[in-house]
Formats: sequence, structure tokens, C-alpha cells
Amino acid sequence: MRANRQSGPKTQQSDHCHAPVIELEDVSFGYDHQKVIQQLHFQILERDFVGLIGSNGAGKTTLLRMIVGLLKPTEGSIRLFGTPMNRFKDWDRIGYVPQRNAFNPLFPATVKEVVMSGLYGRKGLFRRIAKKDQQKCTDALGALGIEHLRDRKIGQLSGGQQQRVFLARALIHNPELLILDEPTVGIDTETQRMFFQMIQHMHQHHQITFLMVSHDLDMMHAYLGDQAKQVNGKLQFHVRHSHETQDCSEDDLMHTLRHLQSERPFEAMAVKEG
Ligand SMILES: Nc1ncnc2c1ncn2[C@@H]1O[C@H](COP(=O)(O)OP(=O)(O)OP(=O)(O)O)[C@@H](O)[C@H]1O
Repeated sequence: MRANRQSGPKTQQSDHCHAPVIELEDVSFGYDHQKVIQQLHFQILERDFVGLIGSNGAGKTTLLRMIVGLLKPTEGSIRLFGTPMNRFKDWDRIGYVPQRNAFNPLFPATVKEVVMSGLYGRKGLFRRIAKKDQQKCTDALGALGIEHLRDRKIGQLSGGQQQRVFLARALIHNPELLILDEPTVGIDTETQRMFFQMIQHMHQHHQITFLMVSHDLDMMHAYLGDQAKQVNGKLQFHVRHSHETQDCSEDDLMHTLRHLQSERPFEAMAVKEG
């Protein structure tokens, strides 16, 4: 696995050999007078796959938005990779795919530019691109079956196509933590299946920690089991740890993308849409 992948400082000694990636300490949040999350105490460790399940309005998106720093807890604290949220700067260690929203059809960026912005941030949307980064972009687009869309405007794509663009964007910088908010909404069943296969491979063979919201209970239970590790209000946390699995000899996540690309999992989809 990625040799230079570092763990954050181990903030607390536990009997577990993996360091905490996300630590939520008595976190509460409310919008105006509506309390959404109350005194949530939960820890996500390196190589955990956490599936967050809950009915509509349970607070799943709200929790993810707090974890990526877009909302501030009303009470309690959050640490990322051992660092308190207000001092955390290593955002490139985290890939985040928010819940899908209709994209403004007039937004001028192309698919390639949106995916590349996963490497360079917002400033990089229109900057000159290094050759090795071009290759990463090609790999990510290929793995998700959207090479043929690379020069299209993002706002002119279908919802499912846009979702794959945002997945490619989240994967391109080889993140240590992937946070996915209903990533397969609007995607057809076959592509959903391929997507779950892909993230399971990433979880089992690479040092990637996952936090994923999904209403696909069949998939969540199949991979993470029926028993929630923790319940808080209407939120259920299902966890699977990949401690037992071997690392890939490959040291880069792009291996997974190339591997998948060689199997052409999304080819049928791409042809259908082409
Ligand atoms: N910006 C906001 N202002 C006020 N209330 C909000 C806001 N965003 C969400 N809420 C409310 O907070 C509650 C939790 O919303 P949230 O989006 O976190 O739920 P969710 O579990 O992600 O739901 P879903 O499964 O429908 O996506 C809901 O009652 C929602 O109406």
C-alpha cells in the first residue's frame, strides 16, 4: 500500500492497532430549534468501513457535513486523524462525495476539469496540468467508464454521469478516508453493483477508511452485517474492519482504478450512453 501514507498522531492508546481517523466526542447539533444529533460519541478507525443508515431526516447528511467541516457542532468536538477540527489542514487526505444535487447546466467546467480539481482544489480548475496528473485523470475517468465524456460540460450530463464524475474526482488524489453520501443514487442497478465491488476492493486491499451513507440496505447488510455497532437516535452505524486482509503489493490506489479499467466494468454503461 502507499508507502508514504501516514497515520495521524495516536491520540489515545487503545487495544486496537489502528489509529482513530474520526473521533466524535459527545457531538450534538441542531438547526434553529430542531435537535438533529444528540451526544454522539463514536470513533472510526483506520480501515473501518462504516455504513451509516437511517430514515429520511435522521441526520446522516448533517453528520457528514460536520465531519468535513461544513457545519460546526453545537456541542462536543471532532478530531480528524488525531487533530482537532479547528486545526486540521490535511484535507487532501479526505475524499468527499456529497449527496447529489442537480448541477447548474450553465456551469462552464468540463468533466476533465472537475476531476482534476480533486488534485488541485478550486484554484486549479483552469491551471496547467502536469503529465503524471493527466494520467491519473485518465485512469480515474477510465475506471468509472467516462473517458468519452472528458470534454463535455458537467452541467450537460445526466445525473448518473455527474455522480461518476464526482466519484472520479474524490478518488484521484488517493485519499485515506472516503466519505460518500448516497453515492449511487440515480445510478442504474448494474453500475451500482460495480461501484460496490470497487469500494469493497479498495477497503479490503488498500488502507482506505470508508464512511458511507446509503439507503441500499441489501448491500449494506451484505457487506457490513445486520447488527449495528452503535445506534444514536435514528442513526445506525454498521462497521466492518479490514484488519484481516492483506495489503496489495501495489502502492497506489490507481492500481484499483486500472484493475477495474482492465475489467471494463462500466463499458456497457459507457456504450449505452455514448
Ligand atoms: N439547512 C437546514 N436548515 C434547517 N433544517 C435542516 C437543514 N438541513 C437539514 N435540516 C433538517 O435536519 C434534519 C436532518 O436532515 P439531514 O439532511 O441530515 O437528514 P438525512 O438523514 O441525511 O436525510 P435523507 O435520508 O433524507 O437524506 C431534517 O429534519 C431536515 O429537515
